[in-house]
Amino acid sequence: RDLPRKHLHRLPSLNPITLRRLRVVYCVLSLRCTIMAGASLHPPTDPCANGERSGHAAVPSSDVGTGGEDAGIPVVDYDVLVNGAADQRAQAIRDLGRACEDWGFFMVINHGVPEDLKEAVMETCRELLLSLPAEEKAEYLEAGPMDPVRIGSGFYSVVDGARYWRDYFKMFVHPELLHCPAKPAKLRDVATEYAVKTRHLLLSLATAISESLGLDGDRVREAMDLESCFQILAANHYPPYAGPGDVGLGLPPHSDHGFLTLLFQNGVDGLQVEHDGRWVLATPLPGAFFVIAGDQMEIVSNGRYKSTLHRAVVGGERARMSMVSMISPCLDTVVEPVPELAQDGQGLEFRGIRYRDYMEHQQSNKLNGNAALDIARVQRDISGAENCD
Ligand SMILES: O=C(O)CCC(=O)C(=O)O
Ligand SMILES: [Fe+2]
Repeated sequence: RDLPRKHLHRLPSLNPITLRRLRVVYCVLSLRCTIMAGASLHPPTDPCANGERSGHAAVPSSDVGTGGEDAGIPVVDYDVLVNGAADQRAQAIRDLGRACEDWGFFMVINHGVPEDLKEAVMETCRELLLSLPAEEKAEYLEAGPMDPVRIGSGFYSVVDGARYWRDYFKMFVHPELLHCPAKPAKLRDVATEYAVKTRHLLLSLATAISESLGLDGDRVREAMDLESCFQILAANHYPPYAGPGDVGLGLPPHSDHGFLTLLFQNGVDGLQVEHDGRWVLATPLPGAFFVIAGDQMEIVSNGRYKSTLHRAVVGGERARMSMVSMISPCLDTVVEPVPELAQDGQGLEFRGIRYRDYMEHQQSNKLNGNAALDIARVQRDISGAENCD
């Protein structure tokens, strides 16, 4: 347990299989240690966390954010968007465009994804994170961002010198659910059904977003080849908070690398989005999903719709869970702005970039706001001429 993981990577003259076995043993031992301490993966009294809690990131009291139910977060009625009369629909598309332009974040209601399916997928992921034996999870703890299944925990990994109050499980679910943990046994079916329904919802939103940009409904989907899109499901679990200060960081400020993220939570607030330079706590309407614009939205819309900075804060005695379904272009698609969206005389704000390269770049540069987008941004000098460096 005392051997930092980075040193395992550096052990000389071990073949990769031995190295992987060593890592698995290390993970099993670490997990056993925490699980023996209580029912939760990281109970506040976890003896293994002694001395580590000080490394957890706290939120300064000047920055805890405001918001809640009256924060003015835009609401999109999906039923009107797809079934409304022509004039209602046109209004809903205009409202959606304003939501994307002003916030890059909105709630969607009347979305048609059954509540019991939402509950089932969240509960299954909770079981995976909290109740499965350590051995079942160990191989996924060492996975990297491009591996199809990954389990991680801010309690073991340090990002920029800070630990985040979060456990997570991520799984690639489309174009293929190639690899799915065998347990919980219902995971494959429930995740597949949830992935299909939420993908359908997100693709319809992509059509409406395309129209809100003044384009044909299909244009944005075609530009990113979204019919064969890449989709990830993720579950975040934030244990009851027992770190420094009243409020801690479960997840630092970041934008998502994909196109659109759909999110719901277990009734405990904690998601904050940046709006007009301040942090706004997002409180959902009953049954609503949150939708977050990702970096590919900013690229394909030529900067008209920005990706949205968000973070997760934790505090108090209730565990929080959030469930994420994100769609992105297929990994080999080169994403570039739709040329019709070039401003007169301004040209394109982004160059094309293969989504796989973008994702690897963003994931390897820690979560640093939305700085990763700079890799695709066209740099201009003061006269507005493109800088070819
Ligand atoms: O837990 C949340 O509300 C935020 C999760 C999130 O931003 C993410 O998984 O990318
Ligand atoms: Fe996110």
